[in-house]
Amino acid sequence: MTPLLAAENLVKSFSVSTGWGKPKRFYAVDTVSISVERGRTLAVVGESGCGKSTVGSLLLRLQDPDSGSIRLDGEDAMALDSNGLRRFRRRVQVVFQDPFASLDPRERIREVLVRPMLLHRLCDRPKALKRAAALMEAVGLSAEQLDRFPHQFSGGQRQRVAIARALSVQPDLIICDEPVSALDVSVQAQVVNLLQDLQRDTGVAFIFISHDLAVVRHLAHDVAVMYSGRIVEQAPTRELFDNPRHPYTRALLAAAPRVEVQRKSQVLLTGEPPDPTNRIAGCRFAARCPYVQDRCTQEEPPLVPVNAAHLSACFFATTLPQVETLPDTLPGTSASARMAAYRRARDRQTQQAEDI
Ligand SMILES: Nc1ncnc2c1ncn2[C@@H]1O[C@H](COP(=O)(O)OP(=O)(O)OP(=O)(O)O)[C@@H](O)[C@H]1O
Repeated sequence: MTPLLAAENLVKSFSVSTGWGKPKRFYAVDTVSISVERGRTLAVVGESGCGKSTVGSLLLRLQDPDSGSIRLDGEDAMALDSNGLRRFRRRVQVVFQDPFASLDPRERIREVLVRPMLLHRLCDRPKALKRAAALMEAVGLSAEQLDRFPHQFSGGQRQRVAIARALSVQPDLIICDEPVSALDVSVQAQVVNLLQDLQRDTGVAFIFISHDLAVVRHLAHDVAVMYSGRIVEQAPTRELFDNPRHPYTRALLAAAPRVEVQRKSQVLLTGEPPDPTNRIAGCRFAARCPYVQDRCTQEEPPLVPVNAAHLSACFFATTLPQVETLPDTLPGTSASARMAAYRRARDRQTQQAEDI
């Protein structure tokens, strides 16, 4: 079956000034492939700065990738004329963390909801007004509130309006970039439940960008884990949380305060991700990985299936110990050998960074 939206090998780099000499290329997104089916929710998770929002803006066609492809229902979204791009923008909507930052504070919510319908020529103004009232009810607000201005809403209500605005043009996909991160936990739950209800009622798909694993676990059908511009693991949600097959995912889960995953031993994150202006050889997580072997610093592990729907970019994905009984080392590896490999990896990556 053709996925609703499919991106392949997306690369996005920025030029960054180093203060002296030539500017460097900073690879925010480095060879990312991602796809979502109709009516499904794919979460994209990872530490701050790993490239999640940049992937979102590429998928929205707000920025052009350096290379790679994006297809909506099989149609090349990189080769659209202006009409095609307008259709694409109707079908793929967005909800940001603070959508009202881009709104005119003097504009009533009625206009916020009606304008996209008129812009995309979905209906005439009387019908758009009726639909705006229905949308307010659908997101748990009331038609009377259409007269209000943005500042007259609470954070949770604003997010409901933003969701109504996105839905107004009957999209196939909404990219939600940290849509509940700024809200209180109880309000977060209400908005997340609303998204689930709307998906059930309308069949809309979501790409849900978040660093909150507890929310993701509740909402997403599938999860893609990003690290330093790459996807390092992808799996159906339950499978990912129960049986993570990349050391970085394990560290991320262990560090999540509200995710109840029992662990005998935890992989703790120390150190920093590699400098993205240096495309080092090998696995980007090697210098922080408790399971690192020499091979990890020599070759980049590809993202390959561990089983049917579970992908991991770790050479040792299938031999990593079960999470519940996580020993300190890989089978057959002594603690001292592991520490030595770890030090070699760290030194080699430091050397590579200095050489570039
Ligand atoms: N226009 C730009 N110019 C230069 N660097 C950029 C630009 N946009 C993003 N970046 C850099 O790319 C990297 C990835 O940014 P991005 O916002 O995609 O990360 P993120 O995972 O969404 O982080 P967060 O969760 O903090 O929003 C960051 O280091 C960021 O500083």
